[in-house]
Amino acid sequence: MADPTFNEKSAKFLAWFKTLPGASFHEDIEIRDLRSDGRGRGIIAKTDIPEDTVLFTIPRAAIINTQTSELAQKLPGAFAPTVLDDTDNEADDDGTESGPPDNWVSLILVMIYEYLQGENSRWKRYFDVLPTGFDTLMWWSDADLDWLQASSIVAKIGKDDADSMFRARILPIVEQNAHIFYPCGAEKLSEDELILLAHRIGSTIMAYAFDLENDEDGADPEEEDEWVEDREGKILMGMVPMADILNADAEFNAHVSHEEDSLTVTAIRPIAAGQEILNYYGPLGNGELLRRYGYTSIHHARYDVVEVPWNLVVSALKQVLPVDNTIWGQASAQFDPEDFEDAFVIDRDLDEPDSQGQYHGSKTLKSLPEDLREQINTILKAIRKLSPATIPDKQRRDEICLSAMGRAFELKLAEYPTSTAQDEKLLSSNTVSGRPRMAVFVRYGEKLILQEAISLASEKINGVIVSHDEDIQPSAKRLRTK
Ligand SMILES: C[S@@+](CC[C@H](N)C(=O)[O-])C[C@H]1O[C@@H](n2cnc3c(N)ncnc32)[C@H](O)[C@@H]1O
Repeated sequence: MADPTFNEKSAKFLAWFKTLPGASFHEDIEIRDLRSDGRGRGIIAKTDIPEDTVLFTIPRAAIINTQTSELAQKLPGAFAPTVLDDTDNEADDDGTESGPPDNWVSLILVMIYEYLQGENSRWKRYFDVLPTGFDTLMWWSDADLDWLQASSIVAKIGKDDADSMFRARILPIVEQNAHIFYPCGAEKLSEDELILLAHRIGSTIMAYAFDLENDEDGADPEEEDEWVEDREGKILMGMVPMADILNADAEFNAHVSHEEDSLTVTAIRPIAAGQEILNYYGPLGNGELLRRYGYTSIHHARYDVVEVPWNLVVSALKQVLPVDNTIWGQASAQFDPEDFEDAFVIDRDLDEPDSQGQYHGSKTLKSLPEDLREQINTILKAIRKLSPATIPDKQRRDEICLSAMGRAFELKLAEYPTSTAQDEKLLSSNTVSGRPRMAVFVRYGEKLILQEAISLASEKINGVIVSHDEDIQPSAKRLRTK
């Protein structure tokens, strides 16, 4: 392997971790090099582990955040209150905002500070096991991204926004406080080096940070057993050594619970010797998993989503609805485009895994997006007022609406240059690996949803026709029996 000190770093990190007051690490688990499976480090059970076993405990004092790093004392006033309404905690700020840094910016500053302290940081052993390279989409070349074809995830990467945010909100603070950020005698980073460091740290936070529930706040008892990490921004973020060595999947066997003085990782079902201990990042589709965490997983495919832009739906509507451009123009002019959604998400809206981290139930698309149906109907009702003969009744309107949806899904599917059959072949023949393979998996998953949505739309059109026929049949019978 490229880094011969990889296991040495894990061993030193574990030894450091065990010295932390209040930390525990079960003797039947170990940190393992899983790079040959593309999973970096992970934690494995050495023997069979019963359900409810406490696997390890992380004292809150070991977490890196604005409460534990000395940077907050050295730069008083530079940090925001811990509770903020930052809706997604991501580096997608456009860089124009002023005011104190939010949770995200604060954690980047703290991490830059601790990183620059080198041996002087009490988290040095932890920094030694953090990644320096990433497969998250932010780091993909244009050639890599081309493999994603028409996936809407490409538009969500936000690299330029992150770059502007770093320039506007990170760089000035580090440069104006260089005497605090750099240890005595240390060489200063150039602007480009600092931006690169901010990107690396931003990506690490995206894939490694935890939202820390504050036990003292008296957590909502209803939410206490939530398995999904709350990334809604109302909670302090932090880097949690050891908990973030855990890899994750949509079928998992461990849970991180947040107590007043510590975080505890517990087995939520029996774990057999040799199995990996797995955390859960939430019901994310593979596109989002790839964007935030840099990997894909077969178990996450059930949560795949696909986005259909409104302009494709408009094209579809124009194809299925025989009205002239004048009527179309008059109907559209009645609405402010701002009031219209510009894209619609199709997902399977599945349940979450059970309390043992396992999933049961159907994995197919059960319904079409209601918000899309409503938006199409808004336009159709306006057209009906202008041209009643085009849409004589509700049954016809439902048919047109479903046909437009089906056609829009077909148009979206046609934006991907390869078919599902071709993608399947690529995936099963093992001719693609690494980033291209993950991209093929994402686009393949999106196409499968589109195919399910096309079938569902067509089933529903038949349903509309049948139910209409059923509606009129009884009166036909009555007519005959009279
Ligand atoms: C919190 S860290 C887990 C520890 C990480 N493997 C390491 O070596 O530092 C999250 C990162 O681990 C990797 N990872 C987590 N779960 C994975 C999985 N099921 N398959 C592949 N990689 C995974 C991804 O690179 C992700 O960004």
